[in-house]
Amino acid sequence: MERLEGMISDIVFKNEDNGYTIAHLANSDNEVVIVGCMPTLSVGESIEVEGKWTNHKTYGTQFEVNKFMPVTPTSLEGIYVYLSSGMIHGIGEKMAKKIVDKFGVSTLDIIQNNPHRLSEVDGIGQKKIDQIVKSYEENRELRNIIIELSPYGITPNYCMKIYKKYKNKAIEVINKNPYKLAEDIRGVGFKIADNIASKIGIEKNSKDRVSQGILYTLNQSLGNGHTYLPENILIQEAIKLLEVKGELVKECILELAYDQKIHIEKKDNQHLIYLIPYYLSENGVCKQIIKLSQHEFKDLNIDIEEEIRVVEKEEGIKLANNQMLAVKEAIEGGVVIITGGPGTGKTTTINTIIKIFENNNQEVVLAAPTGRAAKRMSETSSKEAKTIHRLLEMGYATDSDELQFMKNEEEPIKADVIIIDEVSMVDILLMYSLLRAIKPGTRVILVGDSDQLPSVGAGNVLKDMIDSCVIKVVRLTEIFRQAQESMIVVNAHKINNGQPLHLNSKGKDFFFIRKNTNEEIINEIIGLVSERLPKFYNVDKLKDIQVLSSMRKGDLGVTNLNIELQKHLNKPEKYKVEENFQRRIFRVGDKVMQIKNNYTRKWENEDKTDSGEGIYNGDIGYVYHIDKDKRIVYVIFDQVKIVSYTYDELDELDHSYCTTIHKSQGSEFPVVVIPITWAPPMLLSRNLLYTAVTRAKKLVVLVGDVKYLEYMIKNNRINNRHSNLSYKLNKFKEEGLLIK
Ligand SMILES: Nc1ncnc2c1ncn2[C@@H]1O[C@H](COP(=O)(O)OP(=O)(O)OP(=O)(O)O)[C@@H](O)[C@H]1O
Repeated sequence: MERLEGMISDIVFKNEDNGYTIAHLANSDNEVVIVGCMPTLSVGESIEVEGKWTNHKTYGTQFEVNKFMPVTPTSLEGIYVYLSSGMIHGIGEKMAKKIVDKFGVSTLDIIQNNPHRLSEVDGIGQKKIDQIVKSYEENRELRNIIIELSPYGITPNYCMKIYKKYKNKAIEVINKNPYKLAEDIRGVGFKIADNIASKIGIEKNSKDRVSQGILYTLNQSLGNGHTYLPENILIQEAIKLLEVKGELVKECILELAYDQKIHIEKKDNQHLIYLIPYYLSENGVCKQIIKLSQHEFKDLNIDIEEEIRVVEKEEGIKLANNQMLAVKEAIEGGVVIITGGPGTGKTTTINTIIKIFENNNQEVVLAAPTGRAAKRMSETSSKEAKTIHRLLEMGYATDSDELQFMKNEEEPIKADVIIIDEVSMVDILLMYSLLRAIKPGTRVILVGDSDQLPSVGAGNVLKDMIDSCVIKVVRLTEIFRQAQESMIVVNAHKINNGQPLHLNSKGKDFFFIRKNTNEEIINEIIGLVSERLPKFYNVDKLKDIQVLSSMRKGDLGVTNLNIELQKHLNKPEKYKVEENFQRRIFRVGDKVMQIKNNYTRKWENEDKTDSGEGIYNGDIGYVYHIDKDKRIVYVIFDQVKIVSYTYDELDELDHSYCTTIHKSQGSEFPVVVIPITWAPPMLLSRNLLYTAVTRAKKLVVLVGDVKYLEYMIKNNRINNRHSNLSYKLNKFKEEGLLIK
C-alpha cells in the first residue's frame, strides 16, 4: 500500500448511488488521478489516500484508493478552498475569504472550539454561527464514520445511511452492539454486522452474538409473514446462521425470554417463539375482538327491512340475500366481516350500510390501509375515507421523538360506526393498533377479499379471523349480471376456482398474447404500452396503464422492465433534466412510486397555498423537476402535491412503469399488462395471478407462455404463515370468554 497526500483540485465523476469518484489530487510536486469510493469528497479538500497505482487501458496511470482520510488543511490557501467549497452550508466564497482573513491558520480551530468568535467577522450573526457549526460537525462525523467503518467492508453509501440513523452516536452504537445495524439499516444484513462484531473481538460462541442471531432470525421470519416461529425451526435456522451448537441456542432462547426480549408460548407439545410486539398484538387483537363483540350496542330502534327498502328505492337496486344479511349483521350484530371476490357487491353493500346509519344520525367513519385504497373508497362512497394511519392520527407525542398513534384506549376514535375496506392488507400490528383505538359500543365492519395476497407485514389477519368462526362473517358469492359481462370478473373467479380461463373473446376485456422468449415478451409489452393500447383504447400510456410483474429480478422483473419501458415512455430529451445514479436514471416526466410509508414527508402545492405531510407506500407520482445544484428531485403526487427528495433520500422512490403485484395491492388501474413467464414456483401462484388480474377495471392483457398461466391457476400453494390468531380466538371462545 502506498500513501499520497494533497488537495482535491477537480472532481471528474461522482456516482451518487455508491460513492464511486474519479478526482484529481494535487500537491506541490504534481497532479494525479485518484479513483475509488469517496462519496464526501469535494474540491478544495485536503486528504490522505492509501491504495495502489494501476494502469487503465484508456485512461492510463491512476491511483486506486482503498482508504481515504481527510486531513485538516494547514495552509491559508487550503483552509480557504475548503471553506469555500460549498461543503459547509452557510459559507460562500466571499464569506470564506472574510473568515480566513480574520483568523488565518487558526480558522478551523476557531470553528471547532470557539465558534462564538465567528461573530467578530462582519455579517455573521448567531443564526449563521449555528448553521456553520452544525454543518461542520455533520461533515466531521460522517467522515469519522466512513473512516471507522470502511475497513469492515461497509460502503460509504451505507455509512451515510448509518449516519442519518444514529447521527453522532453512530460509532458508539456500533461498538456497543454492531448487530443493531442489521435491525435498523435496510441493506445491512446480519453477515455484515457479524463481520464487524468479529473484528471488534466478539467471540463466535458469545451469548450476545447468539442472542442477536436469534432475534435476527425471528425478525427475518416476519418478512415471510410469520408472527412466531416454532422453537425447533428457530433453533435449526439459528444454527445455520451462527454455526454454533443447538444447546447454546436453546440456552440463549431461555435467557432472551427471561429478559423479556421474546415470549415463549406453549401450544400442545410445542414452544412458539414470538418477538414481544407480535405476541402482544396477537393477544391484543383477540382481547379487543372479544371486548368489542361482547358490548351491548345501542339499539337504533329501526325497522331494518324498511330502511333497506328506502335505500333500494333511492338507488334503484334490489339487494341480494347475502347483501341484506350483511346489512342486518352490521346493524344488529355490531362486529362483522364482509368478504367476497370482485363484482360480488361489496361496495354496494358498504354504501347501503353507510346510508342507513347516516339516515339515523350515526357518525360513520371510513378507512383503508393504503392511500390509494382510501382514495378509491372515497370515490365509490362519495364520503371521505382516510388511511388507517391517519384515522389513528400518527404523529409525535409532546415528550417523544418516536412516531406513534395518538388514538388508543385512552383517546379512542370518535365514531358510531367504523368501516374498514381492503382488510386483507392489514397486518397483525396495525390491526391491534386499530382495534385498541375503538371504543366498545362502536360498530365495526371489516370488508375484504380473503383470496387476495395476505398483508406485506406479519400475520394472515383477515383469513385467520374468518377461519376462526368467532366473528360473524357474511360471504358475498353472487356475481351480479353487470359484473358477469366483464371477463376480468368472470376470469378472476375462475382463477380462484382453479378453472381454465376465457381468453380472447371478441369485444371483451381479457386477452392473452402468446409469446415465447423473454425478448419477444418485452418487445410486445413495449409496443402495447407505448402505442397500441393508447391508440385503440384511448387511454393514457402513463396514467392509465400499469405493467405488473410477480418478480423484481430477471428480464421480466420489475427492475429491467422499468429500464426498458422508461426508454420508450419517457425518452431522454435535451429539455428534460436527468440525473444518472448508475443503477437508474431519474428524468423529468418519469413515473415513480413511493416505496415506504413516510408519515412526515412534507408536500405543498405549486403556489404554496396548501401543504400537508405524509406520502405512503404505493403512492404513484411523476418527476416534476430536478435541481442539480441543490441535489433535489421534485415529484408531484395526486396532480398537486409537490414533494422534494434530496439525492440521498431517493431510496424511498422507485420507477413505476412496472411494479410488483405485491405493491399493487389495494390499487386499481384502468388497464393492467402482466408478463407470464417462468419464475420460481412461489411466484407462479394462484393468488398472485388473482391479485394482479383484479387490479384492472377495463382491460387485462397477459403476454407470454400459456403453460405458465395454467401452472399459476393450478398452483394453490398458499403461503403458509405461522400465526396463532385463529386458534387463540377459538381458545378464548371455548374457555367461555366470548358470550356470542
Ligand atoms: N343487488 C344488486 N343487484 C344488481 N346489481 C348489483 C347489486 N349489487 C351490486 N350490483 C352491481 O354489481 C357490480 C359489482 O358491484 P360492487 O361494485 O358493489 O361489487 P364489489 O364487490 O365492490 O366489486 P369490486 O371488488 O370489483 O369493486 C356493480 O355494477 C353493481 O352495480
